[in-house]
Amino acid sequence: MSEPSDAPTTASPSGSPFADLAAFAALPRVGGLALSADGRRLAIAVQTLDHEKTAWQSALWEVDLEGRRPARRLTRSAPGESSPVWAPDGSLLFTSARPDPGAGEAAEDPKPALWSLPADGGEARPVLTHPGGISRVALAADSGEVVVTASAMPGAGDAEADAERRKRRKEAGVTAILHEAYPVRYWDSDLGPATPHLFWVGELPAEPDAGAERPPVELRDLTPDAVPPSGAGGDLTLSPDGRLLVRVESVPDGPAGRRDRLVLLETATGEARALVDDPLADLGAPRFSPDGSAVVCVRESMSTHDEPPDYTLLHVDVATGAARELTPGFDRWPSAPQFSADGTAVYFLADDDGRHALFRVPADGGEPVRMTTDGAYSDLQVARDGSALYALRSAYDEPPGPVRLDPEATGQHPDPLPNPGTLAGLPGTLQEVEATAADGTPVHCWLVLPEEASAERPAPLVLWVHGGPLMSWNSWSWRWCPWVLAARGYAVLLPDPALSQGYGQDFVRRGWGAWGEAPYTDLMAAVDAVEQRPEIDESRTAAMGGSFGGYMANWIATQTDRFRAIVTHASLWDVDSFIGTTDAAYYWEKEWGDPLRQPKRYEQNSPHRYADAIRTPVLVIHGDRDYRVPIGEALRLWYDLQKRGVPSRFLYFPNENHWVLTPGNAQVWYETVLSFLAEHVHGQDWQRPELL
Ligand SMILES: CSCC[C@H](NC=O)C(=O)N[C@@H](C)C(=O)N[C@@H](CO)C(=O)O
Repeated sequence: MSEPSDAPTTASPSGSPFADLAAFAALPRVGGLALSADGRRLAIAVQTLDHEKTAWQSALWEVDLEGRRPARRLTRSAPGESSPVWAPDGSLLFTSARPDPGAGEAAEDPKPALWSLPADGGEARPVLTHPGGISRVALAADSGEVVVTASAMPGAGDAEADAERRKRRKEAGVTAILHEAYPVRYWDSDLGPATPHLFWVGELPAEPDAGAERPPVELRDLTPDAVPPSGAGGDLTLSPDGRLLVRVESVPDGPAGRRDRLVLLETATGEARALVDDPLADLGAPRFSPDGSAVVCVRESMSTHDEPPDYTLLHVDVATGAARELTPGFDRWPSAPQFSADGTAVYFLADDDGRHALFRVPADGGEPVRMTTDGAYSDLQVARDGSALYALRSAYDEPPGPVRLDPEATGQHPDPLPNPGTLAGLPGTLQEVEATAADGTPVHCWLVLPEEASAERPAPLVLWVHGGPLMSWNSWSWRWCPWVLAARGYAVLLPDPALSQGYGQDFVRRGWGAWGEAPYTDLMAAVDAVEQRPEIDESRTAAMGGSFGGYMANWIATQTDRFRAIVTHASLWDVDSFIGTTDAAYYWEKEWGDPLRQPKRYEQNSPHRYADAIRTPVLVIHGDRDYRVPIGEALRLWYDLQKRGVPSRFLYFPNENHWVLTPGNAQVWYETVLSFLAEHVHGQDWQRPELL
């Protein structure tokens, strides 16, 4: 497949872009996917560096479904474009904080508005704005009617009152938020004082004649009672005729807990009733059937001290609310369900044996069948005539790109479509490895080997532990990219230890409430197995991880001196203080227990209790805007390491969250990690990154 003429370059002159951090940051990153109602047009979101190379910008591109033409860029603006949705008339709706050319002076703090790009090309036009910005667009498949999500101030009845409240707070210099319910933050956002509401837009007005005034678009609040902390910010689906809407609503579950239920809402009246409300489960990811009579959704059972959560799909009759399990006995965790074009089957995704595969199950019951062999799928789009499926596919050795799939076949290797993010090559190879845990359980791993690794030139090894912990290494990651390490000669081991997804419920149970036990010993079994290989240098190894992976990096530091260096990003150190300060304490406390009444798991598994055992040099990395694993974890870890004289460094990001989202900071992240590894794994002099 050829590159588009205005595609960003994917190769650095010196060779692999993975060997040059600036070239790596410049690689285009393909994100969301949207298929038009007639199944003839496909839009993708592509992130590239802005002109100053200080931010990644998202733009929309069109992919030729015949694969004859390279992908074509559709939008271009400094603030970027997101959330593409095709309207029935062929125009492309999207959100963007780009300035309105007809609005005179640019706003001081521009908020995303809803824009429309005409079907036959030409200039995009703004369709509607809200003082809180438009964060999401949903479209009824048959009627083309539209619902948007926008954040509204409490008690503000309309957009004018909303704007006035925001203005008064700004003028008075007030940024405070008064909370009356748990939680108060989510990832890197404050919950409140404005909270998401759903607004009915209905049919979008046609493009006005040249010179004519654009008619104002009326917004009708479908959720006037939405209040902090969650408002109406959950996932939603509109019936094809636009008459009904099903949304995920977060409701209190005990004094400081929450759970999600499904609410059915008549769009004409705003009248709402619970559709599925299960005190023992969270419900999510609802999607209407093509005839609007049913909804498919995910049911996640509430975990307990003894049992991890389990997931299944529900088929829900919209008229009666009667729900039936679609995947009973399926020992994987289904996600992102969608009906087939004729409504007789449901497609879904699930982690499975180191892949994130596409499955199909009959809507009236039956065995799920796996449709794809390799890779990780997301953003599934079902052509309404049933002729094809489209999705983004990635793998550990391939960044995401659009593909076409057969709606029926199993064992598929899908057809790749033109992709502006195609790579010229990788600096090494990917292998699949199976280690054996002490109890005989297989432990699946991916192993990245640098080009030059051989028995004559064995490569140093970095163990990289995934986050979650209920996750799996199975898809491309820009944030945790092992190829950057491979380009410097490191082999990278990516194991799925106990608690990982895709190996069945018992595999999760092995590590439940005992993070320092089977998950740790599984990782060590994986390292033991790989160190036996002649192309690996067992004397030069390091361990790293982020989030839960950072917990595990800290735990490893307290349990063994076998590694020469530890890199711990956004890590949990004192699990009691983590749970008390994270954005959703109730989620973690179900497993760990109340620290005052059930202290055992904390005593046995919190790394900070074993700080005295640490001998290995540690690089601590954390962002101050991380509300998932708050900065207190890194501050205490750093103090505990310094106090004990453990050789350590602290890479602190005052403006980053749980991830590192700006190109400059992402580059110094890799630069510092590589420098730390070079110092301790290779014994080189410490090279302080120039900009730090
Ligand atoms: C409150 S829901 C917890 C979601 C998730 N855990 C799932 O297993 C989680 O956020 N865990 C973090 C501590 C973590 O490890 N995050 C991972 C995955 O999101 C990361 O790589 O950031």
